[in-house]
Amino acid sequence: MKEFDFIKQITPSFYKQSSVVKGIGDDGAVIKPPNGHELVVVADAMVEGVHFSLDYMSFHDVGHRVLAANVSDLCAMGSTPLYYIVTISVPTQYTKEDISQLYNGMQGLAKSFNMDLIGGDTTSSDQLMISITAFGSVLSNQKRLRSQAELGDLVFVTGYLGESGYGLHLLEKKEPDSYFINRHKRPVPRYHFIQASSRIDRLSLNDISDGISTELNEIAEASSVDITINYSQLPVHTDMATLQEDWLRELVLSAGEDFELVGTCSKEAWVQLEDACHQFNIPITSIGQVRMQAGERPTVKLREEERDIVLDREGYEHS
Ligand SMILES: Nc1ncnc2c1ncn2[C@@H]1O[C@H](COP(=O)(O)OP(=O)(O)O)[C@@H](O)[C@H]1O
Ligand SMILES: Cc1ncc(C[n+]2csc(CCOP(=O)(O)OP(=O)(O)O)c2C)c(N)n1
Ligand SMILES: [Mg+2]
Ligand SMILES: [Mg+2]
Ligand SMILES: [Mg+2]
Repeated sequence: MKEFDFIKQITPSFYKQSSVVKGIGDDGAVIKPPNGHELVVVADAMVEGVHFSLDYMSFHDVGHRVLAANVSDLCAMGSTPLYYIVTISVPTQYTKEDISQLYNGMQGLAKSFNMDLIGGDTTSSDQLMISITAFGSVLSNQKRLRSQAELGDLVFVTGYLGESGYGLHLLEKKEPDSYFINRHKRPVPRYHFIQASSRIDRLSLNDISDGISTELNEIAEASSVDITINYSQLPVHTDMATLQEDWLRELVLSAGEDFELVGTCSKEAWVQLEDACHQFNIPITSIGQVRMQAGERPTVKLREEERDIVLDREGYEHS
């Protein structure tokens, strides 16, 4: 792959965001953050063999998925996506056409969110790695932090849990394409949740990359509260409800990569949030409550048949 030709090929002919002063083509990009907004910056990388396998994913799928993971983090901060920077490390066996497909995957998703590619870096490597840094803007009083959960809040989650993990299992078994496989290959970040929730004063929010057990523990820790969720309230797609019980439990609590949003809000705000999400066609379910912190460290509990068990971070961890 000739680096220079390739950069020319991916350079946009114009930028959708008027705040891009200088995009691709100099030593750095120059951006002028939208007036009255704060800039949110996120980074997420994906590595072949760790986050995806090219045995069953196309380059287009991989591009879509890595940008989706970054946009999901922007949404989890309450911000509107603006721009992204891509760093790729490419093994020599991959062609210019392969990498063009990867960029097509990113650009397809970027188009639906009006995001601009404003720079990046390219290196050779033994393993395909794509690292994205993405930027979003948020009004200062609309940031959605993990530390904003309060005593008495309801806990909510968007969409259905465990679908991506189930899709990965079907892919590994070489099953034909299906709804669940598509949920794994082409996750769609909850972009409209940001608009749907814009009138709510305070939300704590996290996106589900590692699994809801991990994400809820992060909210509990950041907010110094205990959280209890009810297993029977966790939203599960009807076609997964028949899976073997222990496996389903694992998929729902810890498989991760659903890129749904989990968070908390006051009971008064919940009525408004539920209504707004329905108007935007976003499935949302109340799954538990925020309680006073009782022990030495913030704890998440799972209530099942009137019994509470401590729910540790069971989600994915890089060793
Ligand atoms: N290698 C790193 N260097 C600096 N900060 C990091 C690194 N890895 C993660 N972080 C920071 O740690 C925090 C949690 O990261 P992570 O668990 O990956 O969040 P998420 O699950 O939302 O992607 C974020 O603020 C992130 O920017
Ligand atoms: C080939 C392959 N093996 C395993 C997985 C499962 N997996 C890999 S990383 C991960 C968790 C999310 O990745 P991480 O880098 O922790 O994302 P972040 O929390 O930083 O957004 C999961 C469930 C996968 N998607 N593909
Ligand atoms: Mg991360
Ligand atoms: Mg996240
Ligand atoms: Mg992680």
